[in-house]
Amino acid sequence: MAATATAAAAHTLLHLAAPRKPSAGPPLPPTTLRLPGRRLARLTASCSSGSGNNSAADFPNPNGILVAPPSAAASAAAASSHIDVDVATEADLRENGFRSTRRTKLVCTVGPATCGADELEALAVGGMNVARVNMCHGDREWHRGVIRAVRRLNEEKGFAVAVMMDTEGSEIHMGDLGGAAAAKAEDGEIWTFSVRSFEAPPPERTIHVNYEGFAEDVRVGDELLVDGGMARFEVVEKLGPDVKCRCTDPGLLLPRANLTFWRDGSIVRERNAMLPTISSKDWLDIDFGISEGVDFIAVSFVKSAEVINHLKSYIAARSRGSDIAVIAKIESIDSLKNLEEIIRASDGAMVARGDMGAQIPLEQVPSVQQKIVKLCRQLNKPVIVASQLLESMIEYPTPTRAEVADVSEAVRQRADALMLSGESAMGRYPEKALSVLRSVSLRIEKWWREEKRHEELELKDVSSSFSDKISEEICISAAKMANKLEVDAVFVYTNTGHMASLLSRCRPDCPIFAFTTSTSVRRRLNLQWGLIPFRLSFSDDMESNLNRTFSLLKARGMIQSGDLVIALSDMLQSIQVMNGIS
Ligand SMILES: Nc1ncnc2c1ncn2[C@@H]1O[C@H](COP(=O)(O)OP(=O)(O)O)[C@@H](O)[C@H]1O
Ligand SMILES: C=C(OP(=O)(O)O)C(=O)O
Ligand SMILES: [K+]
Ligand SMILES: [Mg+2]
Repeated sequence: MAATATAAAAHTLLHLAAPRKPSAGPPLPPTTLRLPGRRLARLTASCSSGSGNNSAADFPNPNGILVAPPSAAASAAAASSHIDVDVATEADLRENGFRSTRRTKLVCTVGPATCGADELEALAVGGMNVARVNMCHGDREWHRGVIRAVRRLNEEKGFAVAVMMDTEGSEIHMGDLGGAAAAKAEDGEIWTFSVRSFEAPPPERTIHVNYEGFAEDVRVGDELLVDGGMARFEVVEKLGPDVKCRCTDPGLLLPRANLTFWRDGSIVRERNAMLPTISSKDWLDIDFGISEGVDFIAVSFVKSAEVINHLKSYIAARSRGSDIAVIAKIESIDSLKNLEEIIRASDGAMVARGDMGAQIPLEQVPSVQQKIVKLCRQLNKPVIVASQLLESMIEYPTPTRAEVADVSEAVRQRADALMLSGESAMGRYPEKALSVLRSVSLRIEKWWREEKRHEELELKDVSSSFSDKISEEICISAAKMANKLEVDAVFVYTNTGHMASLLSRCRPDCPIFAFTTSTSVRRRLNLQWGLIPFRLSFSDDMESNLNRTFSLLKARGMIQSGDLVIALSDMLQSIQVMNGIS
């Protein structure tokens, strides 16, 4: 691989149009901007080396993947007129400045408390990067309404919120309590858990269980845990489809709460272990998700890589050219056994601590979380830390100190994203909870930068081809340079988003501006640490891309003269350093 360094100066006249999207900044009249020369050091990794182990096919063909208009003149005129960045990011950049934008991404579960257009907009303004709908609850019409409302928000108000659909999965859970919000189980009470279905309302102290084999699998003396221990029962008698249980730890039973049963201190996995990860209802939900064009499908209770591979080929066959990313939820004992192969097969993972905490001892959850976060980083997959981050805020307007410490730890581990569940779905303070995640993320990220505590995580090779290896090394070098030179931002021009994610994996100190031509890639990048995704048409002429980008961003007040920027491109596999943009 040959590397050449050249210096060039840019003298370019650019026509600039006003921003297309509404923004908080002053309106911009169309203007003509002169860009005087700037120092430009270019380091181009040549792709045409004869190193023997690489063929032409290994390298991206700039002509094959060029998406910009054919002529440079046409591109300057047509493509310079718009760049899409979401209004929340734009405000963040203006408020916090280049180096202090939030790096940790935020996922909000949408539920009855947040499904209205105004509530969704408030979450988007508050920094929601991804809206999650949980197919355990609500019907498809409800979910369709939410997904479309998010899309409308993006189109009409200039946000880029991605949508994640989370499957129900086929673990054992209770029915929906015949419409009641909750039921209280008291110490010593006898409750019936039954596989029979009931008309609403069900008989008193009777709970429907969704899994047919439940009554056969449990034994007298087993312990039955609701939601991993929010309430606890002992099985006292079996009567055909009905299982009589005595409450030993009182607690609240919530609709569709998860059920596990334990024998001699271990979780029992009888025939329920044979249930398919993706149930027939899940497949219908997945078809629904594909037709609604969701960005992510999160698969509950993944047991093996096989199911992920199956789903990925299903999606590829159903939605030609679509790029729905598959997120593996790590929440069962089986998923922990096959962790690495599951994560390798997936496009990302979720540390689903809710159910995980019902399957392994609670004191093991923190170390498992750290292990998954690290592994995802090594394998270059985005990772979400989920469940109970701010649980008390379902009821109260401020978090507990312990919750803030938990959120801080996930940020410190440099997880890509944090997720709200009940806090945003049905809590009393969804926006406040989101703002706690936002301010804690910002504060911890800043602290880390101030302390210069770059973690010494040695990144292992992830590349599967020589070309990919070049991109990986470029990103590692760029991140190092960015930290040492204390640059203001790294720009990455990426078609598929892969180069942007390789850069995010290095967790540089500065924000990463990721430019992509595709709106769906842009939405997907919203889940990844430190990436500020923009949609922009660009060519393989980096000089013209940079000039256009600078003038568009400058005009919107998102960068300033004198900013130091490193630019990467996955078409040219190049690094450029712009010392003081003009
Ligand atoms: N679409 C919905 N409709 C009604 N309630 C919902 C919906 N989504 C979430 N919720 C409520 O928010 C709570 C937390 O959401 P989540 O963590 O996603 O589900 P779960 O508690 O089933 O794991 C749920 O228990 C449920 O009470
Ligand atoms: C995120 C989780 O999954 P769900 O909310 O669907 O149970 C979890 O169990 O932590
Ligand atoms: K789910
Ligand atoms: Mg779960």
